[in-house]
Amino acid sequence: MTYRLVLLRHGESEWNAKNLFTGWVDVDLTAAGEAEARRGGDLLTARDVLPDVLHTSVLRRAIRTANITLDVANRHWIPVTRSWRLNERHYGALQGKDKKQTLDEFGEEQFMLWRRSYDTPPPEIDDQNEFSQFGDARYADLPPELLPRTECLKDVLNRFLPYWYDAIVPDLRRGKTVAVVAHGNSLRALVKHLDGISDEAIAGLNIPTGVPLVYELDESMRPVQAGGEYLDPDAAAAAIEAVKNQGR
Ligand SMILES: O=C(O)[C@@H](CO)OP(=O)(O)O
Repeated sequence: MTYRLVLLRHGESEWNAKNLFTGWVDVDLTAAGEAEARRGGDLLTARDVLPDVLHTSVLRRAIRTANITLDVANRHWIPVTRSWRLNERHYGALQGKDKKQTLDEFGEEQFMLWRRSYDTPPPEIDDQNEFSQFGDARYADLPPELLPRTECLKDVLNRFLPYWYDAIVPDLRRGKTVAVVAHGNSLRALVKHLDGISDEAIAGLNIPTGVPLVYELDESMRPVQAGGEYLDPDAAAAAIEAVKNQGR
């Protein structure tokens, strides 16, 4: 028996369009992002990959993408669960900063370490910073020591995995087609785990906005085909290039 998992990064956000580091800042989708979410729903319908359950972050851009995609696929009625563990990587003091200006100020090496390395987090954000999540009602029940002030990809993987094992895998084992609608870096963490990508190689992996990535998983919850399958490979390739070149 195999299991079906669908990963979807939210459509273009307002801060993707403005080239700003976003992380946990709760920005909305652009009109282009909404269109990507609709297209995601069309692709799921055309390929008959219809989710039975969906997991998403507690951030608006993922929630709205999930709602639009499910609506278009006529699956608006399925159970949805949200968790902060699926949130984008907390970008620390870089949240709200322009990617190009950051690249110019700190240089290519530091910029890429912060952006794509496995274990180098950006500097912590100050609680008084306008883009801090300190005091945000949606994290009120979270033990204070779990609320990040910055994260590297390793931190994201460590907080994502408990949810993977405790919430997503049980749904897969029940034979459900499971959709996970999340973010560039939280999905990089999951893909690293699934495909067993090394700490070094993960720096070169980018996830495109709005193109469903389907994994068939075996009994040990490992991909039958490494890397899964993008439902629109051409759109995925173009969008991956765009993500890679942000800041340039
Ligand atoms: O700003 C962010 O939160 C992320 C995703 O949009 O950006 P990056 O691709 O640079 O990690």
